[in-house]
Amino acid sequence: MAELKYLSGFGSEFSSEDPRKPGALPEGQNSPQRCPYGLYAEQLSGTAFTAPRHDNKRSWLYRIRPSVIHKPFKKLDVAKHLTHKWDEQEPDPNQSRWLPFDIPSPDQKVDFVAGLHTVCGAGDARSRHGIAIHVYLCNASMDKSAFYSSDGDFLIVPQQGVLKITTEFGKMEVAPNEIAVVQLGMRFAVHVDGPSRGYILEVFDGHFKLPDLGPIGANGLANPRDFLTPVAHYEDVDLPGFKIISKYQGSLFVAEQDHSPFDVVAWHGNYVPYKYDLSKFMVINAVAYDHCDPSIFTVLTCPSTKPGVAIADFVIFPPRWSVQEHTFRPPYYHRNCMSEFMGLILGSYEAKEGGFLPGGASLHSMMTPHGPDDKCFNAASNEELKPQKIAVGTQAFMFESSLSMAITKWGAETCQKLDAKYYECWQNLPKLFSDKINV
Ligand SMILES: O=C(O)Cc1cc(O)ccc1O
Ligand SMILES: [Fe+2]
Repeated sequence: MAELKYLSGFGSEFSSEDPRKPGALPEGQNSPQRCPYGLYAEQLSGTAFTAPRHDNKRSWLYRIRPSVIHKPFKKLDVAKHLTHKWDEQEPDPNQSRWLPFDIPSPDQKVDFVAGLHTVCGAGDARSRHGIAIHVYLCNASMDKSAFYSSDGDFLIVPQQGVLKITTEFGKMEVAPNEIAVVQLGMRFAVHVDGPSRGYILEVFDGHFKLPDLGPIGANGLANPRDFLTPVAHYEDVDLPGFKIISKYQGSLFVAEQDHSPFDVVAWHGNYVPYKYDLSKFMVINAVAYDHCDPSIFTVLTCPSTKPGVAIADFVIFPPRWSVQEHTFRPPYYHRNCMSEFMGLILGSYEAKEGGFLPGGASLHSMMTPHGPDDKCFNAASNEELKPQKIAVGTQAFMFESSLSMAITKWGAETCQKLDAKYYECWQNLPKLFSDKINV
């Protein structure tokens, strides 16, 4: 496949035209009486019409057929572990850790949609407040089908396998250590080359933003120009039985149509899918002493209406220099008024070298204590504090949410990956209390 082209920037007003149809984008207005090349104009609204200008998100799509040409939606039962049922299990405040989730074996063909499994979540898509954390476990490409969520934005974190994502806006390729965001209502199809696994943070409230930088200044963390949006690319194909799959109020529905929905010849707007390479993150950290809160590594945030409180933050733990003097350098012991779901894309995580593995996960719920295991504590309390490059070849991440999440039945039981012995990693932390002030 030829190398894909992208537009660079975050939250920009973009426009794109498939080069095979120059002039497809109407000039000077959104809805001409007749669009160039006989296209239909369709607006995709990502915020209320009346949202303040700095928050307002919408795009105009110029397409071969309007999306409305489809047969009625019917319930679809291909992903039986995709759910918003947060009451399936009794609440469980324990520290939870999952071994890597199983990818289906080659004798079962499972695509991205059928491979969606919900691990935990909270809230309600109907009142547009909440999140769901899913994993996708698949080995086959979507065929004659496209998916969209009517519930929330998907932040997709591939852990194994490259995702080739065809969207209405064009194509993107997303490899492990990159992420993609496909926002509410945007149709997409996922092609995979083999066994594929990753994590999804779905937010029901609103959209992801770059965090404010405050005293950091105008540059740093995830820089806007490193976000990439696809360029317009259309296919003009009649495909009887093409399936449009909608995730709607936590369930899947399918509607058939006889053509590809990837028929957008040109588009413009600021409501777009995008990808980001996590290796581009400009890491800022403590260079004198103490351990910064992990919010310093926020890539994207979906804010709530409370100042400074996120519905969910996407935070990474990238390779970086650790230089703090007279400091216990690993993550501190912690009880949080936020829920911390962590996953591992590559390598290992400094606070726990064993047990937390790529493709697995952990959840430290609201006010549940967590922190370094005994090995990490002992090593970090006694090590010589030289400048040290840490997390080399690794990438852990956290979905941190102000919501108190429930684990689904699949997450708690059916997946059979929950590690009942996780708590043991803290049980051997020694009592070091002594009469001597300098230990
Ligand atoms: O390891 C964790 O659970 C996440 C985490 C990281 C960090 O640097 C500080 C606090 C914290 O909870
Ligand atoms: Fe924490």
